[in-house]
Amino acid sequence: MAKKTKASTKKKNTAFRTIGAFFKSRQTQTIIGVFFILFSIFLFVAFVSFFFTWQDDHSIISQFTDRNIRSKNWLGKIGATLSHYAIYEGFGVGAFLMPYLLFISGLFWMFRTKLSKVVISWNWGLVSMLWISLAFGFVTKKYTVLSGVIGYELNDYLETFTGTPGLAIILIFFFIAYVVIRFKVTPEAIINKIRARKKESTVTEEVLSEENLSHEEETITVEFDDSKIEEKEEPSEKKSDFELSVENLQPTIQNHSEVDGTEVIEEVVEEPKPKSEPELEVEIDVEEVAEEKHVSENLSDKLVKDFGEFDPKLELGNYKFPTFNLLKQYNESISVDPEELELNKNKIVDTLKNYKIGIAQIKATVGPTITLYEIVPDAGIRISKIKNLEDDIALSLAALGIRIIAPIPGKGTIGIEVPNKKATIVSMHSVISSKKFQESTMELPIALGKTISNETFIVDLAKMPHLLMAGATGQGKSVGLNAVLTSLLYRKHPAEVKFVLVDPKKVELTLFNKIERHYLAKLPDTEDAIITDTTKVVNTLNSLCIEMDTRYDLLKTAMVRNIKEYNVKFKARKLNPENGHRFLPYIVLVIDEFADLIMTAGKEVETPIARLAQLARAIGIHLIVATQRPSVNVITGIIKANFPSRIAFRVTSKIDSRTILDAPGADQLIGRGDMLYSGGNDITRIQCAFVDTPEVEKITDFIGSQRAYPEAYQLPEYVGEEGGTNLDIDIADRDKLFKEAAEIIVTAQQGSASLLQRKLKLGYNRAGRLIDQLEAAGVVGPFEGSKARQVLVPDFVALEQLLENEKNG
Ligand SMILES: Nc1ncnc2c1ncn2[C@@H]1O[C@H](COP(=O)(O)OP(=O)(O)OP(=O)(O)O)[C@@H](O)[C@H]1O
Repeated sequence: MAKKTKASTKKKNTAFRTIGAFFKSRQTQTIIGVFFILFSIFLFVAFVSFFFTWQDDHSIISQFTDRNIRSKNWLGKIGATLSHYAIYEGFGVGAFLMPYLLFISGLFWMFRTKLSKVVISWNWGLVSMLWISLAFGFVTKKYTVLSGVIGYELNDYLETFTGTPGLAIILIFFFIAYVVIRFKVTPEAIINKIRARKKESTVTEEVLSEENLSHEEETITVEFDDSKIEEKEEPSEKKSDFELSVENLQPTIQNHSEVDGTEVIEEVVEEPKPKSEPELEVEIDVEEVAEEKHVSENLSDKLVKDFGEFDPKLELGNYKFPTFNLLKQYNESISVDPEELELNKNKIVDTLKNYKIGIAQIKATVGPTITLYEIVPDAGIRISKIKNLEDDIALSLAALGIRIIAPIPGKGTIGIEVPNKKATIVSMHSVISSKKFQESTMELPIALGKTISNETFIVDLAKMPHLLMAGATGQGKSVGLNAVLTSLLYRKHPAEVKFVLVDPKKVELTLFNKIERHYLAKLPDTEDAIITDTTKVVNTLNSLCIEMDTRYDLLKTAMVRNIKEYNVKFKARKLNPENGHRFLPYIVLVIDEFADLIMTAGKEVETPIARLAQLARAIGIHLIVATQRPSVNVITGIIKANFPSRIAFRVTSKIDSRTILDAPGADQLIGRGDMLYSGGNDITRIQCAFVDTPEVEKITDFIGSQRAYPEAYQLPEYVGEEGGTNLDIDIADRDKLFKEAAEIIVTAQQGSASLLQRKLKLGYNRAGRLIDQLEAAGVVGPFEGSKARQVLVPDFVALEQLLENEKNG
């Protein structure tokens, strides 16, 4: 036995020795060196070429083996693929360090340079690659190819924790740390260098004045010696690897940093030696390539040139927006009654006088329903005093709806809002036809009504990003909701926005049924687009969460931050529909009577709503939630925190007002569309635009009578816990495409309905049914929320066997 082991160790040793000898042979080393050097050149050329050709080659990466498809990269498909993974999926411009590192490794093998030098270069190289990628990601979000996926994602990740300035600081810190460690730049070193320079210049001056050239040489030597001494004087107790590297690396850097961006930075910090000039030029070359030249030649541009930009509205190209004459016009000229004004002014002055508050000046602004009296009190009167007298002043003025604003933000005056005896209706017609609304460039403009100074008040739902509406019954909430929906109908094409309407009262929103196939979104296989049933609400909300996750994935693969950028990219044909990309319409979820829902479904509704409210902003899902009962168990903290924009119609108590707005005031409104809008900080009093049911009916009729999409916008399927699909589907009832579908799923090893939709060109419903049948047959696993289903059959053979067994069984 012992002999045997000895023999085997001997064998092993000789094997190792042979391998060792093989690598020690200068011939082998030279060959390896040459390979590395040539490969580095190959990579460098491929990388440079990549910046010209990447957009053209982007789609062929997945078709590597298909010989019919050719790559534009100068170094063919391998060049394109390597560059794609190193630059696009990797480090962006930072990837240029790779050929550099391979190059110096090649030199190491060829000329037996010091190993420690190469190892240190690799260390620094990898760190620099990460830094460059991160820095490019930070500087430009637009040209993501400069930062690569790593830089982009890292930026995104870090920015959530540190914010943009924080990340800038981190980047600067690492840059300085790099310079300090690598070049030993300390404050003392800099001061010494400056001193040395000064000395040099003074000596040179002297020398020049004496016109003695030989002296000049001396001074240079003196300076050189100085710097040498400085280096010696540096604390030399700990000599780290990094410090060593400076000396070791110098020759390498000078010879080969042509391919390297970071080394250029070194040169700037180091004493500028004329020898290092060419390195700077090379870096500039790389940047130019990345930014400009190739852009005009890429595939998307070609597509746009040939077919024009993608037009989401094309399918309903003849769609006509509703006309203004569908809306009723009222007499809206505000009649200022001078007597009323004078009377109110006198009352205000007298009342305040009773409380010993003198007035220096008073000014009135007459709005549609209220008049604002702006008061400048006498010097020395405290504003809080007037604020405290609010109720007394209201009583003295004997009118409802007195609201005191002390002080008016940004003005320093005190405002007293008094309702007009004769209110003027603010018609939807007037706000919709206003220039301000028609010419607004907002993504989702909403004309809410008019302010006290009779200006049309427009807000952008996309910026809000969600809206909470509350008010006691009969104060104008439903009219408000209709005003919001009408605004969007007048400005947004059916391709651009979809509504999900939840109406437990079953009356308010039914009119919108007529525009189901134009503007509404619904769950697959449901009859009514307007949801009135609580369980369906839960399913719809969860389905919206799935849609949100899908949209986030799409945004991620498109490397954009929000729906706006995504759609711009999609329209410019930069996103391939074959990869699941599609034009994303905004989705506006409107929930009337939120209190009802919370009472019946509680957490089941609150959780997905909170999730949507927290995350849906970037991907274009916006929530409008209305409630009659603004109590804290309906408008919970978590809901409130995610709805910064709120509208309060008249409520019955100060507490309710506080629940909605975090401020009193809504209890002092006069009703009939009188409302307070809080966009986060300041509160604005607005008279809501009035649109009544016949008008909404006319608009929906107008839209409904036009050509529509074949069906309402389909939301992703969500199967609730109690729902579940019918799993014992009869073999005889199977879809004709069942086998084909099974093969596709097994080949792709991905159990998703959208894959079937794409490959077999099916509608969502049929693809969904096929997936159900595949689940029943045991080809795919059960539904797992937003993830694709697991494929349970590993290959074709297993699939054949499974289907054969089924037939026999
Ligand atoms: N902006 C407005 N301008 C003029 N009148 C209005 C306005 N808004 C509402 N009103 C009047 O108030 C009435 C009630 O409004 P609305 O139906 O919107 O109340 P609501 O808050 O929805 O009530 P509920 O909660 O019971 O449905 C309307 O019929 C209308 O006469």
